Amino acid sequence: MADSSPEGVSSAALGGKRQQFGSRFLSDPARVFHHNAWDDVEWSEEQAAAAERKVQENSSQRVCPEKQVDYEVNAHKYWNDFYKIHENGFFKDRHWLFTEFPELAPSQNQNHLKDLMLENKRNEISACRSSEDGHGLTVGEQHKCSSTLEHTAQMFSVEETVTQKLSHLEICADEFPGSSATYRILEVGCGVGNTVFPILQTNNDPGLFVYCCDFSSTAVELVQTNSEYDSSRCFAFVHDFCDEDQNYPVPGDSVDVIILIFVLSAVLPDKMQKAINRLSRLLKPGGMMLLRDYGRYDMAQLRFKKGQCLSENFYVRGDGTRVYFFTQDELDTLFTTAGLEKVQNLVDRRLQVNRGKQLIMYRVWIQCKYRKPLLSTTS
Ligand SMILES: C[S@@+](CC[C@H](N)C(=O)[O-])C[C@H]1O[C@@H](n2cnc3c(N)ncnc32)[C@H](O)[C@@H]1O
Repeated sequence: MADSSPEGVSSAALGGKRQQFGSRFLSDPARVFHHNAWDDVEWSEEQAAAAERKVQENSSQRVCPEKQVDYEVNAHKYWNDFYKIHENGFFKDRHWLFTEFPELAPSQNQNHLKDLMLENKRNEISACRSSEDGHGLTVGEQHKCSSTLEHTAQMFSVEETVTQKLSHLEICADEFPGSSATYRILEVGCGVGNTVFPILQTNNDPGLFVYCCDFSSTAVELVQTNSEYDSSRCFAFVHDFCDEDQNYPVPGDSVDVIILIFVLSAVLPDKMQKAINRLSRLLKPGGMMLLRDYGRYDMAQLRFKKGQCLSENFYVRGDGTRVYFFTQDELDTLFTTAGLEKVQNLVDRRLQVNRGKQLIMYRVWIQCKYRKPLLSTTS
């Protein structure tokens, strides 16, 4: 999958500080090879039309149903194979995370986020108090306080709510990893820890606890055996976030930040909504879901050959791993249907330059931040 690496990382640095995406513009095309990357690149109508044609062409022949089933049923095995080959040498550490997502290390960054954390802590205390006598535990129950979330609660079946309530009670009865933490981050699809380890290095809040999961046991093992893995600050576990029968090791309404980096695109589009709904329930009111992932017509999508398309905008790579290419609206629907509010949903159109080979590559990534609404204080 070398052609579709999500290394959307420019080495742009200004005065020793990394610039946020979207701040180096190519105004003079003659200067294209002067830097490794250019932000906010405008696509001409012809370029957009050519991309659309390319996608029509490479989608015209679909993978046969038997193979499609194999890619779904054995998805974790294909990723295990990927990590057995690449170990932790493929995806690079992403220190840009903190300029894009200051929520991952709030004390290092933003004062206004401190207010949000205080708010979260207040909510956590009241949630814990009510959980002591077994009341007010489920997201569904707490949503009664908010008209927006009421809508979401209706979408979850009674059966789902009961299951959620039971698993929440079980988790609260026992100590769970990181139960005494004051700031919890969960990374889903963590791979070998290229996001988790920079978080642990950068965020030195003593109350921080980081959870990370992946359905590739090979990847999780690589995280656990990394010399930087510290079980007093981090818990890595094997978990398929599309499998509704698998519980998370944390109660609902307990996580401050959930991060999804190039992982939602790896799952069957039909399973995305329920997976996001389940994750949304884990967030504290005010908690944030952060995502960076492939956008429609990214270079990686245009490079697929006929016969690699599984369904519209969903492809299988030569190594059996799969990838979807999103629009901003699709992601907005997924998150808002899960009861979250938009904070950011932007498309990052970037021109990457290989100066050595004199190559230019048009990348398209989408970056989102969605927040779980705070509980109403009036009820
Ligand atoms: C493109 S990699 C990104 C890895 C990591 N987020 C990073 O940025 O380095 C996609 C990851 O998602 C994981 N993954 C795919 N489907 C998953 C699922 N249903 N549940 C959990 N992890 C999944 C894969 O094993 C793989 O590690």
